[in-house]
Amino acid sequence: MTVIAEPGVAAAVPASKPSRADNAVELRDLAIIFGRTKEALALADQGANRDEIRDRTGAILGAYKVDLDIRNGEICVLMGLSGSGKSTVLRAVNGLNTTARGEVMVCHEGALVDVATCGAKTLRDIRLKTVSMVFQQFGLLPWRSVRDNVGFGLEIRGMGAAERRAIVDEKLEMVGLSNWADKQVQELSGGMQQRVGLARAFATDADILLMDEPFSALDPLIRDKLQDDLLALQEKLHKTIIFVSHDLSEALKIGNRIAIMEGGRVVQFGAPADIMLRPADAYVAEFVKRMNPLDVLCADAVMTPTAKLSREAGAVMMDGDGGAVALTLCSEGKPLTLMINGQVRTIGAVDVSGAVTRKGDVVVAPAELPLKTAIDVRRQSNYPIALVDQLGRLAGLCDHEDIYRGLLR
Ligand SMILES: Nc1ncnc2c1ncn2[C@@H]1O[C@H](COP(=O)(O)OP(=O)(O)OP(=O)(O)O)[C@@H](O)[C@H]1O
Repeated sequence: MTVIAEPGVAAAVPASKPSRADNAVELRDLAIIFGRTKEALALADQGANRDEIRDRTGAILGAYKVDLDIRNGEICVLMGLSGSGKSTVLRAVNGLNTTARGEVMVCHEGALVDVATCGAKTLRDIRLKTVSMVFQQFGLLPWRSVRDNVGFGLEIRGMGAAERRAIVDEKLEMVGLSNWADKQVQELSGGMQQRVGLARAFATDADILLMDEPFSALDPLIRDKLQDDLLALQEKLHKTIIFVSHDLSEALKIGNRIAIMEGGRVVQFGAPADIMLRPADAYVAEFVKRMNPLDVLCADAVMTPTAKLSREAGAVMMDGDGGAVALTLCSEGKPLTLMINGQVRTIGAVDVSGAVTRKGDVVVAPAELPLKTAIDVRRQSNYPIALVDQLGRLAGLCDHEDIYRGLLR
């Protein structure tokens, strides 16, 4: 991937670090200040916090030293208390906030472009084609039909009616609103309107969707359902989504990775299991302690990895209620044969939902088995679960103790 600057615009701000080809957005040392930028930045560099900067300069530190790589096709949630800087960072991605320092690199037509310096024409093009902002509660136009709302972004781009209709109807079907296409938006319930908003967001060609608390102010059941709808759409469409939320349970449910923000800074950026098991500081731990690890963790987050397992003559050894077990692996590391008390036995398997796909003594399961399911699978077996990665190689073992340790963190 190359970095381009618009002709005539100082090729001033090249990417400061080599870019990874699979990043959709790269924020580098990003600072956004509302007010007297220079003085505020100097104070921040000297270690002053947001309150001190505000007291001494009147300026607000919106974001400071934010470094984030957001991969193509992932949902990255910006999470934190009110005022922590989530929307400020989000709005920087489509150039709505002026940056005081740093880079906001967005992958646009195959190249990384710094929206902070790229020039008005490129920025317009990025907003039109690459980055689409979804505002709180989606900002639907109540006097338009459902179909016309979903097609709104495409219409602005000048797409013809027939082509638009085909895309819109497909998206309406995905969110279960085909029968409502000709109704006016205001005739729909709040939850249905949100689904119209989701369909509209996914109907645009934009690879990158910015969502600022789209499900806030909804009752918990509808919110839960919409999160499921979002995940189902994402499964099919693989957009890059940056999603703002102040709710950690929402972040843990929908985020592939979560950036936790405090006072304009990112205090932790990691996968849900990282955040749950290894909170970076007391602020993150305070959020995490209210969460149920069973809703978040998968078996691989608690397992004993293969490298740490005891071996005899190359076979992985495990203890179980039924006797000594030796599991041999093939040269690629996949489970091959199972011996219990010197006898060859059958290797069983379950799928990610815990359903038995092959009966046997030791159960092989996908490493991403939800912890809740893992508890059930382990309970019904005499032996630890053998977890395998997506290539079928042994990733580790998950026994009662691993589960307890994970739950107690
Ligand atoms: N345009 C602006 N002018 C001045 N201050 C601003 C502006 N936008 C944001 N701020 C300030 O920057 C800080 C971060 O605001 P931001 O909206 O990013 O927080 P947030 O984490 O998204 O909060 P919330 O969850 O309440 O929306 C706040 O102190 C806010 O008052």
